[in-house]
Amino acid sequence: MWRRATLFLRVLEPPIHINASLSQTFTTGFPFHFQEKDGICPKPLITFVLGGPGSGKGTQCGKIVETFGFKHLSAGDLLRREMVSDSEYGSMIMNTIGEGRIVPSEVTVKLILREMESSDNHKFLIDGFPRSQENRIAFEQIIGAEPHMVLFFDCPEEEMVKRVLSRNQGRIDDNINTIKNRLQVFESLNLPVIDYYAKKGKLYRINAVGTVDEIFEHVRPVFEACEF
Ligand SMILES: Nc1ncnc2c1ncn2[C@@H]1O[C@H](COP(=O)(O)OP(=O)(O)OP(=O)(O)O)[C@@H](O)[C@H]1O
Ligand SMILES: O=c1ccn([C@@H]2O[C@H](COP(=O)(O)O)[C@@H](O)[C@H]2O)c(=O)[nH]1
Ligand SMILES: [Mg+2]
Repeated sequence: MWRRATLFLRVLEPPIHINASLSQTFTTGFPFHFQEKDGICPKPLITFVLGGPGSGKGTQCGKIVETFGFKHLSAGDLLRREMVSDSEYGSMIMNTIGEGRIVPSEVTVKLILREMESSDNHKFLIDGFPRSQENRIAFEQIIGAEPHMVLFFDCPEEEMVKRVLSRNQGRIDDNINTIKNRLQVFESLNLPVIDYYAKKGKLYRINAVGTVDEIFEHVRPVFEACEF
């Protein structure tokens, strides 16, 4: 697994050095304007974090942020925030999440893009996205970038259901009926995305059974093997 990470390093591109006076108008070659830091405009380093509902993506992202200094963007959290704002999409998002379906790609990608553009960090952990091949293609087209690597938290269904039902955060989708739909959507639409990245050699499968700290010990070396 570590050898794969080393090989993978070869495709990481170096940061772009730019003239400070151009910083207001310069774009990285991506469709979005990326914030310059100390005269350097680094290319975004994107990690997608995938796994079924309750597999522990958010929990592990918290630990990755603490240890490796990434900016954590949970697509679900962004959608929930948009849902309770005055957004024109609010009721559509609420109905879609309540039924465990997938929100249209343009809406989710727009929210992710907004966060990326306003961040002064260039290392992004995008949690719970892309949910489908259609999501993935929309991200590539709108953001104009691909992930450097993809983590997949592999967890048995019974464990995921148990974790979601004991989460107690008041989420409208943490009930047994919606969980059944979310699991079905995960299998039919999200697994093909995971397969896609496995075929591209970008996927790191993590056994998501065990304590939070035990699981993080499987995650840590994946990031340690990357020099960023
Ligand atoms: N290794 C673990 N063992 C037991 N419980 C865990 C573990 N990791 C996370 N949890 C708990 O399980 C619940 C789900 O975890 P988390 O929210 O991180 O999952 P998620 O993959 O982000 O889920 P979702 O896709 O629904 O957002 C939380 O209450 C969390 O505290
Ligand atoms: O890219 C995404 C991410 C999420 N959703 C919807 O939100 C819920 C909850 O997502 P979590 O990642 O579990 O927080 C998910 O079931 C979808 O309904 C989405 O549509 N697109
Ligand atoms: Mg989550």
